[in-house]
Amino acid sequence: MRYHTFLIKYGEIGIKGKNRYLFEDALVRQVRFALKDVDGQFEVYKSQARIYVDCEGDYDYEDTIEHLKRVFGIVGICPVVRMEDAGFEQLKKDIVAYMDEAYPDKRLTFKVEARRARKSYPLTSMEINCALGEAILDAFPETKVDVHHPDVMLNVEVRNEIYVYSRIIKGAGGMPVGTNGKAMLLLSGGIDSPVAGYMISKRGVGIEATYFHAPPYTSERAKQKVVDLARIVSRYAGPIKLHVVNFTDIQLYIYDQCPHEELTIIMRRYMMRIAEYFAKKDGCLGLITGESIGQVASQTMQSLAATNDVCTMPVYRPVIGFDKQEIVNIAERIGTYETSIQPFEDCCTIFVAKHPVTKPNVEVIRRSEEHLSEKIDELMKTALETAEMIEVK
Ligand SMILES: Nc1ncnc2c1ncn2[C@@H]1O[C@H](COP(=O)(O)OP(=O)(O)OP(=O)(O)O)[C@@H](O)[C@H]1O
Repeated sequence: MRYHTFLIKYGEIGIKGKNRYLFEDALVRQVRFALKDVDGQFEVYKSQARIYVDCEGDYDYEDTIEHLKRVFGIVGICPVVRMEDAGFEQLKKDIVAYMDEAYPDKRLTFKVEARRARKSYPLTSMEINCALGEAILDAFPETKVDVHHPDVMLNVEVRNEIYVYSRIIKGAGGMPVGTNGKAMLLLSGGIDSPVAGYMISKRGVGIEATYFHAPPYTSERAKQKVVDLARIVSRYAGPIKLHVVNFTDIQLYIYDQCPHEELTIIMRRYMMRIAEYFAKKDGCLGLITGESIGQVASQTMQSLAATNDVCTMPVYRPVIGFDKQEIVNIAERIGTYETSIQPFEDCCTIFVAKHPVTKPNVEVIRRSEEHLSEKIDELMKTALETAEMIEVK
């Protein structure tokens, strides 16, 4: 079957009243972004409270569906056959041919659901339903009509052409990215933070990211891995501005000055401060991390409280209640897992204590930081000034 158009069904965003057009525009934008690398020519547009993707000429059907399935805000993708309006007798023949090709096994129930976007069409919707239903029953006597729970809901939309569709492919759900502000993801090369970014962007939030590396302790390849991860997340979240911060001198200084069992917590606090700086500068409204309670020493309730202590904006931790396997399952589904498990060093794993504190006291940590002289401010300033910015899309 050759499909000429996709009708995009959207759920939650339909209920947003006067803001509806903002949501639809964001969805159109995201659909265009998702299809930019697909073979084929696509026209994406809104018409009468619906979004359509017209496919001109040859295109890769499977790949198109695959990309559309990543767009948040879409609940269903309906592949449409467009039929020329060459009179009702011809339409009956075309509909019978459609049913024949789409459903080789005719032991099915169906219902015809006509909708007239062009009100001047000579038949009413009800008349179209009855006449097309009859034509199908005549052509395939094994079929039956069931108006309540049909196997096949045959939608016939009368526009300039006749749009026919009966399949709905499940979409990603959520809200279109760009409809709920922007947040800053602390993106490491691990499994959890890409999943965290994916989950927040599913709610319509645009993503920026900050990655901390520690050359020469961490390699160029480790950095490339994070760029690769950002690129995979951007398939869902749209373009991502990635800040790459050289963290080496800050880490070495903390290593030199602070009790080693507190290293990870203090480092994490500096990461949050830096990420928050970029977040504020770029109008992000929150930070995102891939932390999950109890996963490691730096993610106990006490450690999370100590990390949070330096943040003035909300910190979103969407995988906080997930077990590792649950996070891995999502990572596999969204395609980040294989990249995340590549064995490259992370700056946090280079300077770790043998026995990190698992229940840090915030007051104690604050006091340890007081031992750091103004040199830490200079190092922070340099880190901010020398950060590299990569547009990932
Ligand atoms: N080098 C880094 N750059 C940016 N963010 C980082 C870095 N290291 C850790 N983070 C942030 O801190 C969170 C906790 O890091 P940690 O190393 O304890 O976790 P993890 O459970 O292995 O997470 P992940 O799998 O995301 O690395 C990460 O999810 C991430 O948001």
